[in-house]
Amino acid sequence: MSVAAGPSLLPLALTVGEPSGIGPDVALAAFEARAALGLPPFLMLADPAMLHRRAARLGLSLAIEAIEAPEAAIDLFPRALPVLPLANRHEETPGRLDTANALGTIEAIDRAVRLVLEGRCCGIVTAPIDKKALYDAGFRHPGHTEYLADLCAAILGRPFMPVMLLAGPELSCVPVTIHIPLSEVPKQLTTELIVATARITARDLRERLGFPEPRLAVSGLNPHAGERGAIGEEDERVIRPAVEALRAEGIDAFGPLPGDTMFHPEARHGYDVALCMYHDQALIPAKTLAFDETVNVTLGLPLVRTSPDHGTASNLAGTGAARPASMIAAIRLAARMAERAGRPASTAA
Ligand SMILES: NC(=O)c1ccc[n+]([C@@H]2O[C@H](COP(=O)([O-])OP(=O)(O)OC[C@H]3O[C@@H](n4cnc5c(N)ncnc54)[C@H](O)[C@@H]3O)[C@@H](O)[C@H]2O)c1
Ligand SMILES: N[C@H](C(=O)O)[C@H](O)COP(=O)(O)O
Repeated sequence: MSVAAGPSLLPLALTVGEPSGIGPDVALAAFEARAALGLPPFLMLADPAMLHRRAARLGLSLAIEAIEAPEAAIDLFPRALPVLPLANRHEETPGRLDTANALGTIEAIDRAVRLVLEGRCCGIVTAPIDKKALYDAGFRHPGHTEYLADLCAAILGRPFMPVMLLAGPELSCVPVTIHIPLSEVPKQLTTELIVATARITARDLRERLGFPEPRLAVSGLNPHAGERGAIGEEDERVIRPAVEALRAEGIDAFGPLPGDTMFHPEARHGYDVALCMYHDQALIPAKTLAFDETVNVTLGLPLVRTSPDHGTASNLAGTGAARPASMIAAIRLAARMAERAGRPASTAA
């Protein structure tokens, strides 16, 4: 069996996510397709017994083997799915949330981050978490994106500003504000936040994703980008000065553009990434155009992190109906990003 060697010969660390969702399903499907698709080696942070049960439920006949250290993963990957077992309980409950699994879900993320920062894995790919299930168990971070930045800051002793990028074949989008209520968006949107987000986006598009001169289309906030101040004032007061500041420092940004007309095919040819003002302004077009291929990437971190764009889809867990395409795209993109970094991501920041 021929499986593509991973960048720097390090495996990717794949976190299992919410066990009652489709994370295990799409990870197992990706593993099953590894040789046919030439996927890079990955290990999973998960409960091997849970994965065995899920594979059986899905009718997949796969070898799944617990390992003690990530170094065993590369040689094992052609024969069996290497799994670093979790210390916390993570039981198979397709479609049924259980907050008792929260510690295991978080443990997988924590350990994956440490493995990358220690130079033992080349990047992390996260399967989806159920945010509310983790909140109910005391998790105080809105999502992976913000948690990963806080975790890296705690480990490395310096702050990181995470930027969410939804990277798809037809459209890539960044939401400037992320997991906040819509009513908070105008309060939290500042010229400084837009500029800081755009700087990280432009830098990481250049350094990590291979765009030599990234073009950033900046959306407005209000209908018709505020109609020159007649329908809302943030577009002129907050967003336009950010675009001017970015252009003054040599970043190819333009806008504010009306959000309703910046995503049609011809408009999309004019930019590499759309910088949008709030979560759904970015994620609705990205997921509508290419739900199965789009990848969620966190920029601004001292490590490579990707994720499928979909959520836990617990209605599909264990049924065999979950499509693994976005997980496969996330694995491929993480490997390419790690390869571009040319070394374990811990030294790439
Ligand atoms: N990276 C992450 O951790 C992440 C990302 C998005 C959503 N979530 C979480 O997932 C949970 C559910 O969110 P949601 O219902 O809004 O979105 P969802 O993506 O889980 O589901 C939306 C719809 O798409 C379908 N779907 C999703 N993935 C699919 C796949 N691979 N194949 C076939 N159909 C698929 C689902 O069945 C559902 O009909 C929430 O708790 C949310 O916070 C987590
Ligand atoms: N906002 C993302 C989406 O809807 O696809 C999702 O919630 C994932 O966020 P994290 O990667 O931060 O968990």
